Amino acid sequence: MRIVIEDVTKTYPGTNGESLTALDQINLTINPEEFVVLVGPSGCGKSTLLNMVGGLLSPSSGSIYVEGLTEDRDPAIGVVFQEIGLFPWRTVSQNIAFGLEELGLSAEEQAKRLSRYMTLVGLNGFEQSYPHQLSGGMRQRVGIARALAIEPDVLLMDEPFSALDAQTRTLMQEELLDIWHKTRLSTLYVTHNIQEAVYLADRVVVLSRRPGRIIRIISIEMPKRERGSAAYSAQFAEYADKIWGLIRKDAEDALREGIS
Ligand SMILES: Nc1ncnc2c1ncn2[C@@H]1O[C@H](COP(=O)(O)OP(=O)(O)OP(=O)(O)O)[C@@H](O)[C@H]1O
Repeated sequence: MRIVIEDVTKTYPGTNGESLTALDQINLTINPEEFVVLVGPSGCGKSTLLNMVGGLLSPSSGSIYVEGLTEDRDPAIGVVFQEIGLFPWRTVSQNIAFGLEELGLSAEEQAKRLSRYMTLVGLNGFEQSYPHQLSGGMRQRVGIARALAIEPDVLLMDEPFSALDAQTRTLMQEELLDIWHKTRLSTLYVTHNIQEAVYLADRVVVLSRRPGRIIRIISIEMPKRERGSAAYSAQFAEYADKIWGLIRKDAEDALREGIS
């Protein structure tokens, strides 16, 4: 499955009648099994782009379409947000089952998927717990299991780990890579964290300040499983510096323009 974003521009109505261009002429293809990470300054339109791919918003112009779906149906999209949006009154398994009920799956298939994805995210034994009984990292795992259980064609993740402490975040990044190796889902991932982008991505898309445009797309040519190892630390730092350099230059240009 390939997601094609073609000449997409998004404008929102501004406060005093004029319109605000959030994204300008975005062209990007997310290839099958590819993990694409969007980085860029606050307000550059990362969430807007993700929400358009997820069908929650429509582009003002341009188009977003999917190639390679074999059946005649809309693509199934799994979404994980920072605010996971679990139902506090439902147990973990009931939260995960929610999407499965919506799909109209049989009780037997629901039970199978629940078991498969609880195992995948390492939450076996917590089926009957309520969200408030779990740590932040565990709640995020429930969110990931819920998104995966619908067996989506595409996974969209909007800063899923930004509310976690640094150690949990590192562990969750490792787990996410592991899950990605098992599912090979085409993924679009938004983060502010450059280290996280370099650790997870096949390609990092660097967006400019608003109106968001693509400044550069950087392929991360390091074996995914070894990116955390000492052998790759210099190369890792080089990629991170390069991305930071692009974002920084854009911010400095903005400051200069503001002064002149
Ligand atoms: N519903 C809306 N109505 C009007 N303007 C909006 C709306 N949603 C977003 N915007 C504006 O569009 C721009 C892009 O917002 P968006 O949330 O996509 O950026 P972002 O890069 O995800 O930001 P952050 O990194 O801070 O989460 C911002 O200037 C924001 O104020």
